[in-house]
Amino acid sequence: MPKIDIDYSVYLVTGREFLPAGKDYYESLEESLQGGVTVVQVREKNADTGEFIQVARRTKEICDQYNVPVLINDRIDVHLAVGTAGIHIGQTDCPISLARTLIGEDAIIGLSVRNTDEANRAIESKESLDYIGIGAVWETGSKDIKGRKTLGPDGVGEILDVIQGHGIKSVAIGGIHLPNLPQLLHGSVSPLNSNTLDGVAVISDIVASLHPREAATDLREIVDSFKRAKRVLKGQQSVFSILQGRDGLNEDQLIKGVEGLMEVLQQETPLVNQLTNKVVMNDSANVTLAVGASPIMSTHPRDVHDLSPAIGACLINFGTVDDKEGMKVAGRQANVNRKPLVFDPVAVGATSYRRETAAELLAHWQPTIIKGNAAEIGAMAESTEVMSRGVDAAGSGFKDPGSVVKALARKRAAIIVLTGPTDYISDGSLVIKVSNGSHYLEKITGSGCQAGSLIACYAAASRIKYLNENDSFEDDSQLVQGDMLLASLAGILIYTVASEVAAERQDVKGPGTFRSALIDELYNLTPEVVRKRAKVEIL
Ligand SMILES: Cc1ncc(COP(=O)(O)OP(=O)(O)O)c(N)n1
Ligand SMILES: Cc1nc(C(=O)O)sc1CCOP(=O)(O)O
Repeated sequence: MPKIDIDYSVYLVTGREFLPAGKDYYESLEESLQGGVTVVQVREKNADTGEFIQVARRTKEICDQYNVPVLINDRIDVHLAVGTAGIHIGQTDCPISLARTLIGEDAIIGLSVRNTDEANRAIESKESLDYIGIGAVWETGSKDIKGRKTLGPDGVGEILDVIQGHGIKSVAIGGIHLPNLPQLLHGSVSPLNSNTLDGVAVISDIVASLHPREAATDLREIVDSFKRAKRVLKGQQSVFSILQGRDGLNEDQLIKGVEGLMEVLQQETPLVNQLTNKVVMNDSANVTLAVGASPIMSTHPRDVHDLSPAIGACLINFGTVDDKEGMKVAGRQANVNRKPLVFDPVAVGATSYRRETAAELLAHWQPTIIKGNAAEIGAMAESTEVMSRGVDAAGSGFKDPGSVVKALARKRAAIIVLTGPTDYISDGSLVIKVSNGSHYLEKITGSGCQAGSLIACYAAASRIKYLNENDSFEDDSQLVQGDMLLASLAGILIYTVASEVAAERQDVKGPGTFRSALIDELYNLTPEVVRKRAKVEIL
């Protein structure tokens, strides 16, 4: 059989032991093929050779009717006996060069890769290798991966950078299900080369389902639309960026965009759920109300789950790290319901507990926007340049803040907002600098947290604006709709301009009076004042 060009989009790995009670394996297989599975690997861990060959043969007969290629897990002898398209082997199975000699030039060979070292070794044998299976992305009940660190979407992205340009295809595997698929596809765009997955491999999401046709259709729709967006955007900007028509974008257009979002927020008053810290909760709710949105400060896992369809955006600020379970559910549901998710990892570098909590949360969901001061962004970027001291940024920050936010935006597939005396915002291709703000912001507690709340408000406004203008059309290729770079700029600019106006008031005598004046000036702020005072530069 000549070597075929495999579509790896939805890669089914079989597992008869995971079928729901009463469901026949061949019936489930056929339904999944009807739903849109593009390649099948027969994986039989308990069958003897005769049974394996029998199952593989019948699987191939069914897959042939749908023109879907079949691969065999581990067993070269079964592949040769049945005449399948190729094999998938693990790190401790037959060496790739020997496998190639045994099965010939035209058969497909896939290899499991668990880290960048294995990926580097894989590219040395690229002449013999067609694709890699990268995993485990998340915990899985379908295979014992004890002792192995799960990769998360960003770990997958690091491996995709290693194989970029070597002609090796890629699928991710392990714990992949419909709700975390958009997070995986968007969050694994490789930071250096914007390489993306060719597909996703699943066992339980399809095999354990009573409705494998629907399960496969749902997965396929999301992978297909992600690939469509990749084709459209490739070469123009980062695949996860949402701002369209960047050519010739200037500062004036950005300010116009901010003015537009102010109007939408006032008209639509979206609900913004904020899981934030005890210190700032009251002020965060007040600034939210002042700009025209409607705050909810719900944290219970059940409540945030049920609220998610109704909210415009969600903020997760882990300043006092109280509600981890609620944060996990709220973030995951924001991804499921495609709502903007703003992450404020307060003092993330200060303790190992905070670093671990951030990693745990980021394994659960994909943030749309990450906001932090120099110490927090430094910790997220694993930079040694800025050391963390509690919640305060150490020193003045980075030598080249623009490059830091741009690189982190690409690594995390999120908009990055770095706050400080000067603010920097990037989506991984564009960097915006904002030089507004009063010195009083450093004298009140939680000014950064309040800025995060406003970013969430304008993220909600931006999503609503997109849906209004596109007649409620949700583009599946994007985790959230709307211009999230502009939303981040709006939150920062409006907060810092209002702080300047408040600081200049005659009745402001110090931080206490400033705090109240700031809420008033946010409430009274007009687009004209924002335009007049804005100090915004595209770098
Ligand atoms: C697509 C894909 N990726 C990874 C694996 C895991 O293969 P392996 O490491 O050989 O482990 P077993 O599947 O043999 O338990 C896979 N099967 N498919
Ligand atoms: C077969 C397999 N290999 C993995 C790896 O990490 O190499 S994870 C895995 C199981 C995938 O099953 P599910 O989609 O049900 O999580």
